[in-house]
Amino acid sequence: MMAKLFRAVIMGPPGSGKGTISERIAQSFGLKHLSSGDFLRENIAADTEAGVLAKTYIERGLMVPDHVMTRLLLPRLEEMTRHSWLMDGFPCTLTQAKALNSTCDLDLVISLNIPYETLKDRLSDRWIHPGSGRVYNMGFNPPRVQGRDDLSGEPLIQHDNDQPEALVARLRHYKDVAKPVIDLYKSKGILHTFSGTETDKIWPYINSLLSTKIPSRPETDTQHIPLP
Ligand SMILES: Nc1nc2c(ncn2[C@@H]2O[C@H](COP(=O)(O)OP(=O)(O)O)[C@@H](O)[C@H]2O)c(=O)[nH]1
Ligand SMILES: Nc1ccn([C@@H]2O[C@H](COP(=O)(O)OP(=O)(O)O)[C@@H](O)[C@H]2O)c(=O)n1
Repeated sequence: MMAKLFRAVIMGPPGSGKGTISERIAQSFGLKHLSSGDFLRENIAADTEAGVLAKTYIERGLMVPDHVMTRLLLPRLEEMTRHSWLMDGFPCTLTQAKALNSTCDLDLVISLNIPYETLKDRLSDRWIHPGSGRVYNMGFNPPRVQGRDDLSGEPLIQHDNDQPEALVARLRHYKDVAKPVIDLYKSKGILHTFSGTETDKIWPYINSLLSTKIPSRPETDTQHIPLP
């Protein structure tokens, strides 16, 4: 077991590398990676009440309302009393941040600040394995076999709302809703912002920041624990 549980959030616009960096953090530091996008997709696939509702928003490139997100995610976080975790993509709004605040104390928030042109290029080339949420990019981390997931061999898909037409509105909306969340975490002294155009250049800074925050652990704690 880790000496102290560690709770972190990673924020950033669509395509900023939250999922990619979260996977690296999970591998290197043994935190559980909790992806709000994956939770949503699991609920959509399972046809839960929240999933059916969320689908109607995501299909139109819109944010899922706060009460749906909090109802979905907070119970999952409350179950995680014995694990250190990194939440990716939640909270997105001030209402979500306040709800999270009443559930747990965060140790750290990572905010990714990536130029628009970079986001646009990455997302138009993003391919996803819907079953697992594994993400590929035809330039950055292509699958071994074109159009197929490395582990399952199943087909990869693209999301309609990753295409440039939908992206401008998504980014504008992200900026509006994220600003007060960023201000909140800044005022708490837990916000760390990383800017750049390449994940591989940002990663060493995040890695060294986390090395100072997360106590060293026995070998057994370094493995990535898959979600239940
Ligand atoms: N070209 C390039 N693509 C990247 C880089 N970092 C991540 N990506 C890709 O960009 C896309 C968006 O990254 P993702 O981690 O899904 O971002 P998220 O939407 O913030 O979770 C994916 O296709 C990644 O494989 C990078 O440094 N360069
Ligand atoms: N806190 C959140 C997280 C995701 N979502 C929705 O879920 C979709 C997929 O989430 P994601 O984390 O995979 O999205 P990206 O930032 O990777 O594009 C987003 O495009 C939003 O429509 C949301 O409404 N609120």
